[in-house]
Amino acid sequence: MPDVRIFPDLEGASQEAARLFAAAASEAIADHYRFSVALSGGPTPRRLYQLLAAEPYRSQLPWGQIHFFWGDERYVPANHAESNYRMAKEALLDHISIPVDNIHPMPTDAPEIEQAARVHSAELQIFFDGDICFDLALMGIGDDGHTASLFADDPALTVRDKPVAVARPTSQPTDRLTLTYPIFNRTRRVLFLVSGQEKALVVARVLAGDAAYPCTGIQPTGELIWLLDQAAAASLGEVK
Ligand SMILES: O=C1O[C@H](COP(=O)(O)O)[C@@H](O)[C@H](O)[C@H]1O
Repeated sequence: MPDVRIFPDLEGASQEAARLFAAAASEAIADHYRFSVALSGGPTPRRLYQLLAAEPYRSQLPWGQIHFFWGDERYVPANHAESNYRMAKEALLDHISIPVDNIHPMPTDAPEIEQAARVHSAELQIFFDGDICFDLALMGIGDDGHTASLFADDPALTVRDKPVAVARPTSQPTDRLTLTYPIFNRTRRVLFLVSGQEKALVVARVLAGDAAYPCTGIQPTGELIWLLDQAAAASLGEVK
C-alpha cells in the first residue's frame, strides 16, 4: 500500500511537502553531500515552491548542495507562460541564493526536440556519473492520468533505454520532454502532490492499480508518498 496522506487543502499538503523536501535534503546531504531533485510543473506545486522560497526554508536549506532538474518540460522558450522552468524560477529560484550551476533545466532552444533530449540525457549521465538516481522526484497527476509528460498512448511511455524521451501528446498544444519510467522508478523518493475534485476519480483509480493510466506505472523501488487535499481524496474507497 502506498503511503497516502490527506490534508484539508492544498496549503496543508504543500506544507507537508516542504517539510518532506527539507528532511530528504538533509538525509541525502548527510549521506552523499548533495541533494538532486526532479521538479514537477503545472500549477499545483507553485505553493510548495513559494514555501521553500520563504522562511524558515530560505535561510536554512543548504542551497549550494541542492541541484534542481525537471521531470518534464513543454518545448517552449524558457520565458514562455507554459514553461515549467519559468514557473519554478519565478516561485522559487529567483528568491534563493543558489549557484547557477545547480540549476539544470531541460533545454528547449535546439532546433530539433530530439537533439534537446540527447543533450539533456548527456547532462544527466555526466552529473550522475553514468548511474542516474535522483534523491527526490516531485510529481503531479493530470485529470487524464498523465504524470510528468508520460501520456496514455504516447510512445514516450515505452522508452526504456534513454533517460529523456520526446513526448508528442495529441491532447496538448506543444511537444514535450520527459524523464522516462526507468528514471522515475529508480528515484529514492517520489512525492505526489495532488489537489482538486477534478483529480479525485483518477487518483482513486491509480491508487487501485488501474494500468490504463500512465501514472500507475510510477512504482519506485524507493519511497512513494501521495499528499492529497480532501477534494482530491474524495473518491478513495469508491474504486476497488
Ligand atoms: O502537464 C503537466 O501536468 C502535470 C500535472 O500538473 P498539475 O498542476 O495538475 O498537478 C505536471 O506534474 C507536469 O509536470 C506538467 O508538465
